[in-house]
Amino acid sequence: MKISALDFDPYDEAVLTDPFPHHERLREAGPVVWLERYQCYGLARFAEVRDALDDWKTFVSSRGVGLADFATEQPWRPPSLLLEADPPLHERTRGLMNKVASLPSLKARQPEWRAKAAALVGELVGRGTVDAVADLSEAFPLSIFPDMIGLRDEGRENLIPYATTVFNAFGPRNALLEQSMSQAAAATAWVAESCKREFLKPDGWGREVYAAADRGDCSEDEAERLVRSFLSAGVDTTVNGIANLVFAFTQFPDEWRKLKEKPELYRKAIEESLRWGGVAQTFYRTTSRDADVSGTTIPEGSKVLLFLASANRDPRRWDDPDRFDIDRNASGHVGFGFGIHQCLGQMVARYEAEAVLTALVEQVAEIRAAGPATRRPNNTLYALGTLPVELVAA
Ligand SMILES: O=C(O)c1ccc(-c2ccccn2)cc1
Repeated sequence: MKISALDFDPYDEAVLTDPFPHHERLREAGPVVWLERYQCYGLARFAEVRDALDDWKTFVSSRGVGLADFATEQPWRPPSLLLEADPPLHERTRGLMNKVASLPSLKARQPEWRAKAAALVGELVGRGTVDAVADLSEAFPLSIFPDMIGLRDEGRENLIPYATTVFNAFGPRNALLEQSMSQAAAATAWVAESCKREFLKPDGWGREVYAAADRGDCSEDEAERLVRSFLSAGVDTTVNGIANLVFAFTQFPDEWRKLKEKPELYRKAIEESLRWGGVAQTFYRTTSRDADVSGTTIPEGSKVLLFLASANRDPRRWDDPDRFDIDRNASGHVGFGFGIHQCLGQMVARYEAEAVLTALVEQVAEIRAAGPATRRPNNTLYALGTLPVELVAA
């Protein structure tokens, strides 16, 4: 089948700031499109995105999940042993990380997370206009996640600048990436050092990874890089997940009223925000062989851009997809990816969002937008910069 060649630039700053209006044209252009500007293929419909994520043999991760092809270009940092690894290596590393980031370990921390979220919301309620990004969406994850990892205290302000670079680095070497690379050079060095055994506090997920090394499940160097995965993926994502959840309720006040009437819908509300919000906009795979996608052959060695956030709003899969509807059954969305690489930290993300949302439902009568939200353009993340709101006391 002849495929459409588009001059569409997914990394144009205007697109990164407001991507959703551009997805319709991508989906309508066909199941596979050719993006001239980056010489790569694009999949923007739900079925093709989900199938590509599921077919890890054909659509591999070891050649990088960004635009850079590790078969021909040096990665900017040693590749992730999770995100940028294929089986069999991935089975070993994911297996040991699953044991560390376990449900029982998370469940044990929920009383503390709920108490901290309640206290934090309590400080913000009735205080007039607050910034739901800095004062809530950044403050809460940073109050519990670094401690769970056992990260050293000094220098934690490096975490978000580092992650900003990680997510920019999946895109092209544009101004965004160059800026964040230069600004985050110190942050990158701080993160690298913080992952070493001696810099981690005795109890926490970081040292548990080294315990796996002591058992022979991985080497000391692999342990260091696996701990780095927690710091790369575990902060900026949840920060924006929570921010987009609050943002959704400011855009759809009726959904907030629905949640106040039926608080038991909080888990469905979170899942729907993960479908609608689009925190992780895009990811690449590389074809390990010629691939047939809905009648188009994508040759071996091609970069394929998967538009996850577009798939989550594809009318072929979702009714009234642009509507944030907390009654919707959003299960099956690809907000956490799909298949063997599906997000290792998805339960961390869900529990953090639950702690914040239950505190808001408990203490807040109304989430009132108090001015326009601003965006923080990033090559991969759909990130909020500021979100002025008033949390009216219940
Ligand atoms: O292993 C790493 O370094 C790493 C793992 C996962 C991510 C990621 C990407 C998109 C959304 C959420 N997580 C980033 C980095």
